[in-house]
Amino acid sequence: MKSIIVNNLTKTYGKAKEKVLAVDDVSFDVNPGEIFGLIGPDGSGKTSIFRMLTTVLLPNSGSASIEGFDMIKDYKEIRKILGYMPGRFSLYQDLTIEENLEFFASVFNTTIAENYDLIKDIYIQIEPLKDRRAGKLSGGMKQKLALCCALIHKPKVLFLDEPTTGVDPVSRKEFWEMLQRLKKQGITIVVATPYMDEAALCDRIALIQNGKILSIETPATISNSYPDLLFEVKAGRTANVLRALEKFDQKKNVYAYGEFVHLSLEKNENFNTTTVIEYLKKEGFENIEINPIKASIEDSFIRLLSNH
Ligand SMILES: Nc1ncnc2c1ncn2[C@@H]1O[C@H](COP(=O)(O)OP(=O)(O)OP(=O)(O)O)[C@@H](O)[C@H]1O
Repeated sequence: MKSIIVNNLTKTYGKAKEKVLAVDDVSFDVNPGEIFGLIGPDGSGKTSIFRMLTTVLLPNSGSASIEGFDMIKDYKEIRKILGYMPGRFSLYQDLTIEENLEFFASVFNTTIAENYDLIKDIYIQIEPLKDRRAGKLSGGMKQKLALCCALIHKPKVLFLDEPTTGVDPVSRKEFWEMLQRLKKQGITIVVATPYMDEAALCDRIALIQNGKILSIETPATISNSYPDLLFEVKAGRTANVLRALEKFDQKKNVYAYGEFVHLSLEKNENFNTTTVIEYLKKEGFENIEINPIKASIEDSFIRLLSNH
């Protein structure tokens, strides 16, 4: 049985002229114990999908089930089996770490002691500060506490909305290690993130833009099925290289990527990088570096977006 099944969910906000189509006919399913990523830029509809699946927002149309329970009819059952970590921290800033956790446990008629095993790995990292108010914690600490609060009733399914936004790189890494451990315990995890490097850590990812899912694949399939030729190019100031390659007539996509410019071209057995080098030389560039590269998830995403 699938853990989550989503069929043709649609959500609009506002009326008439001001109507916003936030979620546009979205369908996907998630296997038990899978880490499923919803990857997309701000405003692409991730939070709206999460709010519907966590039964706090009604769709205009479509349906979904979580662990066999219908999102609308069985919302009370669903609330018992899901953990939700919303994008903005949901903690009570004036309560201490321990009081926050006790509060969330009491809402679900449980105690910290009863489910301590599940949160232990995470909680021991913040336990020394258990008398500190949540409002006085660092981003990484808040995030760990929020995850403990979302887990305290032993959910079968965990929804994490941009859990690492505003969190330092070390805490981000630790956070993803924790998710891998939770997965091993059989918890199904749906995570929304704008970070492409985190996408690679999911089992499967749905790329979303303007409320529409563009593709659902494993990270490896997304990178391996990139159909074009792709090069990284460096030749002095990125902005200048970018401007020059925009005018290169064989180009498909050109964009800045860290210190490089990425250039994609239609696959062509006879293509030789000297064509690009000669072109850039003619445009006045020197010290030109060009290397063929394997597409990252971000490259694949950019390609998909440019086709829509
Ligand atoms: N309550 C609301 N009323 C009107 N428009 C809304 C409302 N909530 C979201 N929207 C709009 O719906 C679209 C999708 O927003 P949503 O928050 O679901 O996306 P998101 O991918 O989670 O982005 P973010 O990370 O910025 O929250 C956006 O255009 C947003 O402005």
